[in-house]
Amino acid sequence: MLKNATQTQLNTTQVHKFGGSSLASAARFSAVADIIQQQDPQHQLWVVVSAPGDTTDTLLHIIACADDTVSRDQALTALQKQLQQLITAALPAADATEVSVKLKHWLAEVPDALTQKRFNDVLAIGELVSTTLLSAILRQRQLSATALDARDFLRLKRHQPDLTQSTALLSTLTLPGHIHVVTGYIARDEKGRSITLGRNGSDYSATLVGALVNATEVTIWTDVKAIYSADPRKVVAAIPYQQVSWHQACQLAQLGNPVLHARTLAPLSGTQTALRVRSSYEPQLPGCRVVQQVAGRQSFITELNDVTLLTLHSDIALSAERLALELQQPVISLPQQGDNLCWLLPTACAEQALACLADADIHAVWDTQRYCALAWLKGADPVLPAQADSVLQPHAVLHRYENEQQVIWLLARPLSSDVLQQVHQQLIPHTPSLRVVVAGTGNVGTEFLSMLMVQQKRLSTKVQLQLAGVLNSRQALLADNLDISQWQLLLAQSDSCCPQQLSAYLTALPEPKVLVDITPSQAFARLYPDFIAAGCDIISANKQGVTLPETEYLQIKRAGQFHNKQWLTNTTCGAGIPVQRTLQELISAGDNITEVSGIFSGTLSWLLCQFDGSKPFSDFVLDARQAGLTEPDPRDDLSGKDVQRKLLVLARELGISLELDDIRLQPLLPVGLENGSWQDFWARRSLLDAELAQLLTQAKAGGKVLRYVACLSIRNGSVRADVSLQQVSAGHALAAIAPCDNVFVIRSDWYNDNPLVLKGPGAGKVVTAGGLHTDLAVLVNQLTGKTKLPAVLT
Ligand SMILES: NC(=O)C1=CN([C@@H]2O[C@H](COP(=O)(O)OP(=O)(O)OC[C@H]3O[C@@H](n4cnc5c(N)ncnc54)[C@H](OP(=O)(O)O)[C@@H]3O)[C@@H](O)[C@H]2O)C=CC1
Ligand SMILES: N[C@@H](CC=O)C(=O)O
Repeated sequence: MLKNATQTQLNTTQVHKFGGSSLASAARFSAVADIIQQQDPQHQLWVVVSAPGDTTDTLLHIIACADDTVSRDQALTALQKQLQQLITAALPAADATEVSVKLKHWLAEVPDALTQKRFNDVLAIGELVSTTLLSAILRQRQLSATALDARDFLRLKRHQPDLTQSTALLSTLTLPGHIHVVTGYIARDEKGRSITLGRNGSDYSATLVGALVNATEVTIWTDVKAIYSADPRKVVAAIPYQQVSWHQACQLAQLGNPVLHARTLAPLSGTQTALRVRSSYEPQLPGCRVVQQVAGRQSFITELNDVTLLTLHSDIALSAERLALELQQPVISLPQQGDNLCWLLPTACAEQALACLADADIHAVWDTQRYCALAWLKGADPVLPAQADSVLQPHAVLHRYENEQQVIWLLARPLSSDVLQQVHQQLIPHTPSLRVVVAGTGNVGTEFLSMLMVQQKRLSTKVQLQLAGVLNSRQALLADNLDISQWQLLLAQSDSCCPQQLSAYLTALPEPKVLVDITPSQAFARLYPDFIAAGCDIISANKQGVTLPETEYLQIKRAGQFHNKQWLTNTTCGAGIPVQRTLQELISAGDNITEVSGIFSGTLSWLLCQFDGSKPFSDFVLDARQAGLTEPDPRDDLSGKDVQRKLLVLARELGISLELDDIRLQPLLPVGLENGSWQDFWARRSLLDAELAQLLTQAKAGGKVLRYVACLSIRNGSVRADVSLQQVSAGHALAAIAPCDNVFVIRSDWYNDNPLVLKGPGAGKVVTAGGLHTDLAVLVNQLTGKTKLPAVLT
């Protein structure tokens, strides 16, 4: 934890920049203060901030209604209220007053500034609020922090930074040992007027400050976790790179990739300062470092939509990079053809570009056609795979340009996400790794691990399945890339671990990673939000998570949505039978489920099929346990609790708000036998045996069989849920089953008179471990770009 830096000699200098979305609320300011506080106290820290949330947009609106004093004053009052609420929520009253007084003063000056057309002074207010508030929060945490207005030192001459003057001015303001919190986005020009630094101006401020203070590293804290091989919102299999070379980052910026802009990179070009992109929402992740030297080249695809072409004579004294800096927009110089240069730039700034060129006496021809550009920045292998061209050809390719480092296609329309995924697969072939951590090494867990060894080999050309941990209630083997065939031996030599150690280990493990919970533990399921925050997808055979009280269940779901992680629970009802997926598919197709009923317990199905009175019922229970069909404690099956849980799993899948106790339960177990130790139960098993013998005799006398039946009915807005023992006649659909079969009878608007029936073994280590592997296959398919996110997520 960061303490007050009292040392006179601080090791290195770091700059951290936080954008508006990282500062959109009091909670976000506090999260940013946490990040700063957690930095190594040996570093001299500079923090560059944008305006909170959408404050700059509001200030632009106030400027736009400068002449309409009523609208202007209304907007000013609303802004004052909004920012005051932020300050009050972020600081105790005593500390808030000083910031509030400043805010009042800045806003009171706005009408005069507008009259005098000092619009940039108005825009500066957003950043002034952020620096003043954040430095006050840091001081409140006993850190020495000082707010700095960048206009007091940052000078630009003809739009170019005047580093000499800026450094000299800054040296008079620097306080050794202090954290300097600096306004991003604003500076002064050579005439002393306030200026703003345009789009992504605060990133530019951060690298300018980085250059002025000779920082070791500048970190841009944003909402992306890394620099990806493609836009991860469109290409699920996009690779998050942890290191990118400076040269390639510049190329990406020139191609208009939005993560880093050319102007942001410029001040650090040729310096030893590293640049890092990290997510302020997931500060535990390392992010991506842009470094001068990196072994090998990464490969990227990047799009730039709505662009147009300017053709110029090659003999001109202006470069595309220079024009891009003037326009603050990407200008891509296409490989030269003959005597002419072709520059590609956003259509929206074509006229401004022509005006800039005309000022420099340069004539350019604008063909006015609009294109969508797709660029491939080549990696180690520079040969364009023919297959990539074939994928693109049907999608209106108008031109293709290629040189040693990149290929650019100009298309008539944007590409769909599906096509981009295919192109990505062709151009950036990659065998992704998926790290698998397995909790629970009992009956099902052991089977899952032996199947994992087979899957690892089977899928080796598609994905590297890496076993990155195995644990049970006694021991934890937490190490990456384990030899699966050795897990038992290695686990036996391992110590136990506490939940905090497990979370810390999972956090440090590179993504993508999945935790497979094959324990029966409720305490373990309660840790899911932590595991998800650590970056894990979750696969559960454990039914405890899906049946927690609704508030906790929803907390896990929300954590998954927030961190974009999946929680796959296929085996929590019906083992490997795809009952949840069938329901999801029907619902997403527009069907309306009215009833799900049937046999949901493999154990009870097996017991009631096998029990013929030839030996006591409890002997059959032992056989079922031996066969790996029962819950770890078979009384969970006999009490009907396990079936009650499965019914709740399906109800929640259907979006019904229900708790376990809302489901009526008729236990198979005589009252009193459900509590106490297994030994107690075993000593009193004759009670169970007598009851079952009597029930069997009754059923046989009526020509019936015993079945344990669950029913969830949703009709006319009312929900009825019960699980009970029933006698069914020989011709009934639930009578003719194989021992251990589950039967799910689904009635819906589309399957009303004749229901949809799913039937098959509903328990056992092989089908359950197999079901867990079908969940794993969902993640593998996403990773390899085969499918988009399944309905499970939505
Ligand atoms: N059997 C089946 O047909 C089906 C089972 N399931 C579910 O699969 C899960 C596992 O069943 P099964 O393999 O039969 O059970 P087992 O009792 O054979 O194994 C349970 C494992 O979980 C471990 N464990 C228990 N608590 C914890 C904890 N807090 N932290 C870490 N590990 C823990 C146990 O550790 P230790 O070895 O130290 O005791 C053991 O290795 C259960 O939730 C069950 O409901 C789901 C569908 C079907
Ligand atoms: N004991 C359970 C196992 C699967 O969930 C059952 O028998 O259904």
